[in-house]
Amino acid sequence: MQVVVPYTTRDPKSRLADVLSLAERRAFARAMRDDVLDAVRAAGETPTLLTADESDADGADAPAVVDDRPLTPAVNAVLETHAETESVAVVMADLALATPDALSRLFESEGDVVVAPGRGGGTNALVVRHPDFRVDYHGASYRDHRRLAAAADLSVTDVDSMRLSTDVDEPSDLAEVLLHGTGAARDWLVDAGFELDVADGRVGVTRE
Ligand SMILES: Nc1nc2c(ncn2[C@@H]2O[C@H](COP(=O)(O)OP(=O)(O)OP(=O)(O)O)[C@@H](O)[C@H]2O)c(=O)[nH]1
Ligand SMILES: C[C@H](OP(=O)(O)O)C(=O)O
Repeated sequence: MQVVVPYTTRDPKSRLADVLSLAERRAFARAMRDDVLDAVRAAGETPTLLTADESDADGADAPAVVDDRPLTPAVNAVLETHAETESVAVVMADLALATPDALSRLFESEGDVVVAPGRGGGTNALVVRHPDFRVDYHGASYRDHRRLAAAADLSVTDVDSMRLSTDVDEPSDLAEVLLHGTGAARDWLVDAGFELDVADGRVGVTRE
């Protein structure tokens, strides 16, 4: 199986700009990238980064394919090259809670297309086992991917996983990383002074 992890350092995690500077967002995104690469390896697969720039792979323990086009055409180029001959998994680099068990369940689920939906309508991880399938990310891509698969008469399997459904986009997602994370991304947040805030009875984060 070809496991591709899309990752860019171009204004990463822009929805965290209110709580992290650009340099901090880059460092945090890199920590999540490394957690995801570790989890893929621990699930028994060899990840390849799909980056917009060669330097995006700096410090990563994985080979990189560089494609400076936007996410959708870059992933579709990978599908064009590989999906004819092998399964292709696409696992986003912002899945800070991904575990080897959750990824193994994704990789082992049957179906022409296997989708791990993200909260908010996205597609956090995907396995493609048919050469005709192409992605269309952003917006309600979970719904779009199901429609595209149905239009091509392909079977679709959902993977119901708290860990794979949690992509880290918004400040409230940082609480999930503090609560459930075990890797470099959680360590980065703790070192940066973030802690859980339950002062008003709801769970959020605060920074010292
Ligand atoms: N190679 C590549 N990866 C991308 C691109 N855009 C996003 N990604 C990666 O795709 C995954 C999902 O990205 P998003 O959450 O949609 O975007 P983001 O830039 O991380 O965050 P936002 O700015 O908040 O949308 C992350 O791992 C990104 O690093 C791109 O144009 N090229
Ligand atoms: C890549 C994109 O991520 P989101 O913008 O939903 O975080 C998607 O899942 O379609």
